[in-house]
Amino acid sequence: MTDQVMIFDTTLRDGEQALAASLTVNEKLQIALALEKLGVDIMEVGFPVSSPGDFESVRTIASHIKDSRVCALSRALPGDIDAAGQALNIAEAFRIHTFISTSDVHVQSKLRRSFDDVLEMGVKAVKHARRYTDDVEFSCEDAGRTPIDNLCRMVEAAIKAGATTVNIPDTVGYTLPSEFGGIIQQLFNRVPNIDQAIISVHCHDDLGMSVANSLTAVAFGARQIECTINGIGERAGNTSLEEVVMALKTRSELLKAHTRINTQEIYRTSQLVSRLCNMPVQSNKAIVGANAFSHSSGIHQDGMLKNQNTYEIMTPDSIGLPQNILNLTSRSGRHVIKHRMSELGYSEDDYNLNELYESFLELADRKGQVFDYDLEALLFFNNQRQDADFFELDYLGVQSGSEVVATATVKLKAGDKVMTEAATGNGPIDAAYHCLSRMTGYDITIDDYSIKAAGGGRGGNQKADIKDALGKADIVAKYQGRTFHGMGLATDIVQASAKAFVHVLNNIHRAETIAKEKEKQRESKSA
Ligand SMILES: CC(=O)SCCNC(=O)CCNC(=O)[C@H](O)C(C)(C)COP(=O)(O)OP(=O)(O)OC[C@H]1O[C@@H](n2cnc3c(N)ncnc32)[C@H](O)[C@@H]1OP(=O)(O)O
Ligand SMILES: CC(C)C(=O)C(=O)O
Repeated sequence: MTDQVMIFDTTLRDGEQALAASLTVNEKLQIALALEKLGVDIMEVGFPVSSPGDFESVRTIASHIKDSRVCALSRALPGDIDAAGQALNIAEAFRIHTFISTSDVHVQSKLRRSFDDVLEMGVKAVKHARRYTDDVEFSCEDAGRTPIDNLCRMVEAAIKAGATTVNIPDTVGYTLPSEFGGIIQQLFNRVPNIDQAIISVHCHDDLGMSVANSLTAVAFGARQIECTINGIGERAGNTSLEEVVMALKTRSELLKAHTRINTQEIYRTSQLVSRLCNMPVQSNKAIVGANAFSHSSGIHQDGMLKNQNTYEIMTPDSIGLPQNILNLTSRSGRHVIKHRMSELGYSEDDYNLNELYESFLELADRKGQVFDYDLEALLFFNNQRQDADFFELDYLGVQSGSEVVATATVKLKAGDKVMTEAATGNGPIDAAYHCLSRMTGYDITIDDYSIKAAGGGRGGNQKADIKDALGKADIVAKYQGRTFHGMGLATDIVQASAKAFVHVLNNIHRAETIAKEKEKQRESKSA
């Protein structure tokens, strides 16, 4: 048996079933192209009989994808299979996936048939699909709750009918790893023709077992895992692609299997799917969560600075993230502060570490996370004992609408001076940013911009009350190769965005003032 595990991605089929709003054909194509780059072996991209839109998107994707096999789903009904075959036949090589339930509760209550009828439908479906392609996958829906004798009969019959892959789904995420592994083991022991097909698994995460179940199945001989990016899918979701792939890569000595996934594409693909599907990735999500490679406590940060192996079992680079993150929080220690200050260009002569650390702790207790510009502000504050903002937004007026060019007028206090500027832009926020950049002469690139509702009765299942909601704008900006963060809060999102930009301007100004002071001190030392 080969030790390559095929990765069957179903983000665009099972994953899409969980979305509040369907993706457009173009959005699906963008995801399909990213999956191809990621190196998935097979991508399941829709259920063509379900709607003309789904048929069209399967056909569009099938016409663009060359390096992965494109697959579509169908019930065990001739009309469904014909729709899948007709949507896919534009591709050079494709797979038809047909399925029928085999568990007692599904057979009796949902399909309202006998198991023998279902078995016959499954066999006929596989034979019908073989008229379109040699690559036919058959799934025994709810296999996890199917009596093992029936499951063995169904698998044997499907292979005999021509299925080249037989999928064993834990449709409702009910089984535990030992139990699911046992099912796969029994199939290998009892189904005489099992070596004529690839055994696949498709696990759901209702009890949080989907990754463990999939990996256990591999240990017992399964050679295809069905999964989705970020684990999206019906109810609690599917097996997450990034987790199984990185587990197989990181623990290959134990799992003795590998995939052909280009893991450096994982992070990019995860971000794309999250953005297009409007499904944020939880920050503590394994592999792709914002915290997966960030370290917050002093002992860990100290260890990481000495040897990354102390707290990282895989490198951020292996999933396409440039570097790990050492978060500065009240749990951080002096080692990481010293390290960060040196990365910002300060030598130990420039500040008193104990004094800086004490004021850092005070700020971190109030604020949570401390950023580079905070450290510089602290240094400035410790040196100057005053921390007034240089720039202040005095007035902001905007005009925008579908029929007018967005225009902003801004009055900005800069120390003792008051400046006024007007500019146009792609929208009112863009126009305000043009004014502010022009007035200050800072050539800033915005790397990240987000606006979120803060307050206003949000949280739990409560509905946001629009009139009370505050807009919180966050921007991450680059100026002369350094990163600055700015935050603005206002009931008007354009105001909040402008305030965030002014916050960035103040942080840049502060950093420049400190740099000038350092230079002066150096000059007076050397004189
Ligand atoms: C576990 C999974 O994720 S399965 C995939 C789930 N995906 C989807 O459901 C895709 C979106 N679905 C749809 O667009 C629609 O449900 C359609 C087009 C598939 C069917 O729509 P309708 O014909 O109106 O039927 P509806 O969805 O209400 O009911 C499903 C019917 O299919 C039958 N059925 C369900 N699964 C199968 C199967 N694998 N093979 C054959 N028949 C099946 C049901 O018994 C029911 O038949 P009945 O009308 O005789 O009772
Ligand atoms: C169609 C099958 C594979 C499925 O999605 C499931 O059982 O969850």
